[in-house]
Amino acid sequence: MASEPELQRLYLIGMPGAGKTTLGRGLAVAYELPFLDLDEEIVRREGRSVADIFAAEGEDYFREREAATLREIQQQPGRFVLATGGGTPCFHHNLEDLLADGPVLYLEVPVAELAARILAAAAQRPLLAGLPDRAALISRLDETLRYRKRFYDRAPLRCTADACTLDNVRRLLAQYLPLA
Ligand SMILES: Nc1ncnc2c1ncn2[C@@H]1O[C@H](COP(=O)(O)OP(=O)(O)OP(=O)(O)O)[C@@H](O)[C@H]1O
Ligand SMILES: O=C(O)C1=C[C@@H](O)[C@@H](O)[C@H](O)C1
Ligand SMILES: [Mg+2]
Repeated sequence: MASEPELQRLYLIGMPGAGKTTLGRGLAVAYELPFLDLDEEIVRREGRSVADIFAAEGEDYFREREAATLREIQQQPGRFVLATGGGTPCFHHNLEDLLADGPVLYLEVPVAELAARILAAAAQRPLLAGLPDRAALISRLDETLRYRKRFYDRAPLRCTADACTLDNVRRLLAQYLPLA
């Protein structure tokens, strides 16, 4: 692609199942940057899964670890693409810290599509596990998104559903960033 910008740090935000990890890995390859996933960094430091952390310690503890891990990553020098957790921008000072450090891209995906993606792996998502059926999942996602939208909407960059492709996002970034 012509006129590629010099991307230092890129943060992906959005609901569970929005594709942050999938797209983040692709963008990291495209820009030759290390890829980091905040959930995975927390899991590595804690030595247990996100579901186990929620079950044993509760959400407040997880949110505190999430914020501390984000801070730690941001304090290290170097370039990277970071896929955040679904709730990351909505707790503590995280959104301000993301916005201050690099372009933030919101992956906006309709709730019905999120539900379809999530149903296959609901057990790995503690806040969504145990919902009896698709209607209940959609209703929970709707309610969650209604609250979180105010945070997600502050991202300066956004792609929506099928437009969240590697090529589209690279074009968005090329328009947004000063050229190297
Ligand atoms: N653009 C896409 N179109 C269709 N399916 C997708 C797309 N991107 C990701 N998926 C699928 O949706 C599921 C969720 O993707 P992914 O794990 O990347 O989302 P996430 O935003 O990182 O979720 P979480 O917040 O739970 O970490 C995966 O099964 C993935 O293969
Ligand atoms: O949407 C959320 O609040 C969460 C999403 C996941 O990425 C994990 O960070 C955790 O399961 C919480
Ligand atoms: Mg992910």
